[in-house]
This record gives sequence, structure tokens and C-alpha cells, in this order.
Amino acid sequence: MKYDFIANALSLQAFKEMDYKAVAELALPIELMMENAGLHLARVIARKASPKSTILIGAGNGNNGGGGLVAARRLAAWGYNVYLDLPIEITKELPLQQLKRALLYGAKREAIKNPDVWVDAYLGFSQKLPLGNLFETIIAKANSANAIRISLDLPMGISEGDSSPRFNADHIITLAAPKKLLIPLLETDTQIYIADLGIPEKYYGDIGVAMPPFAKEQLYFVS
Ligand SMILES: NC(=O)C1=CN([C@@H]2O[C@H](COP(=O)(O)OP(=O)(O)OC[C@H]3O[C@@H](n4cnc5c(N)ncnc54)[C@H](OP(=O)(O)O)[C@@H]3O)[C@@H](O)[C@H]2O)[C@H](O)CC1
Ligand SMILES: [K+]
Repeated sequence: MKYDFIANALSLQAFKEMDYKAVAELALPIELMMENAGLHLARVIARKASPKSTILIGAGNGNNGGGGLVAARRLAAWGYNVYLDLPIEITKELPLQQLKRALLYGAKREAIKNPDVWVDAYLGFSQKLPLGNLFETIIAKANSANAIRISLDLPMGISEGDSSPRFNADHIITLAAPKKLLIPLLETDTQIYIADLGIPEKYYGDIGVAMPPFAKEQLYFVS
């Protein structure tokens, strides 16, 4: 039986509660989950890129950015041409560690103009709307670029209405569970994946939803 994205989709509030509970009870540091998130993201990017592709990874000053920077490191290790767009100074401990590593691995701090792949790890589930000029300008450039656009967790700017500008992702790698905000995108060409971060099945059951079929596919392709 196919996994029911809509019936199992969570509000961001419910998702964060499940996530924080697992973090607290299982001694599961965010950094470990971030490593998994970044590897899943890097795998999708590598499938879409060629060895000569230029890959621009946009990272903000939070854990969404941290996941993007893990992907930058993994892709650089595999020999891809990785560039970083860092519109806000990275100051928080975890993303800063990941930035240092990505640079040591050879990712370049340069917001190139016409990348082949443009990755949105600017903001995830803690994004505040309206986004403001800085991020809205990036969205306008990314959406008009001739690039494959990939978002980590949630496209920056996504909201329940259609009112705010959003990163127009061709592919979304959402983390751990389906999110209600993504339901309208099921009707579009956007391809959605759900990536396993290691949260046990019991935590899904406790809040009345089913875990995506991670036992078989740790990067589950929805549509
Ligand atoms: N288990 C998991 O699901 C994991 C998820 N991961 C990823 O983490 C993000 C959520 O990370 P978080 O650090 O909470 O926040 P964001 O990355 O979404 O945002 C970072 C900060 O950006 C600031 N912010 C928010 N809105 C704006 C805006 N409009 N303009 C400028 N700045 C903005 C805000 O910081 P402040 O200090 O300004 O309050 C945000 O806190 C989740 O989406 C996943 O991708 C982990 O990688 C692994 C575990
Ligand atoms: K994002």
C-alpha cells in the first residue's frame, strides 16, 4: 500500500514537538541528524548534476543552512564544483562548524550568478515571513535562473497562502516526515522526497501518524 502523504502530514508545530522529544529522550544530537540530512541532500544533487556542473548552495545562519553546508562538504569530497551563497553572516555554532569544514573541503565562498544547480538551504522551518528584501531578491534571481532548483526541508518563503514570494523548487528533500505546508505542491511538477534522520517509528505512532517507509527506502520519493 502506498504511503499516504496527506493523511500523515504534520503541522510544523507538531513536527517540531516530535523532533525535540526524540532529541531530548534519545540523546540524539542535532548534528547527527544534520549529517544525515546533508548526505541525503547531496545524493539528490549528485543525481541531478554532471561532473562539470556548478552547484551553488545557499545557506542561512541556522540548522537548515548547516544541512546545506554538510551537502557542500560531501559534494566537494566527490569532486563537484561547489560554491556557497552566504547572504547572512554565519555565527551560530553548528552552521559555523559546517561552514569551516565545507571550506576546508574546497567549497568556494562565491555567489556565482548562473549556477547549473541552485540549492536553497537558506531557511527551513524557523523562517519568519515576510522574508525581507535580502531573501526576496535571492528568490527572484533563483526563480528566473536557468538552474535546477533544490530546497532542503521546505522552500524558503513557503506559506499557506500564495501571497509571499517563494523559492520555486524543482525538488524538495523534506526531513523525517511530510509537512502540511507541502500538500499543495503534490499537484505540481515539484518532486518531493522524504529523508530519514533516524527518528524511531514509535515517535510517529505516539502522535498518531505513520512513519514514511524508511525500512525499505531511506530517501523516499513521494511524487
Ligand atoms: N530533525 C530535524 O528535522 C532536523 C532539521 N534540521 C534542519 O533545521 C532546520 C531548522 O533549523 P533552525 O535553526 O531552527 O532554523 P532555520 O534554519 O529555518 O532558520 C535559521 C534562522 O534564520 C533566521 N531567520 C528566520 N527568518 C528569517 C528572515 N526572514 N530573514 C532573516 N533571518 C531569518 C532565524 O534566526 P534569528 O536568530 O534571526 O531568530 C532562524 O532561527 C530545518 O528546516 C531542517 O532543515 C537539521 O539540519 C537536522 C535535524
Ligand atoms: K530551505
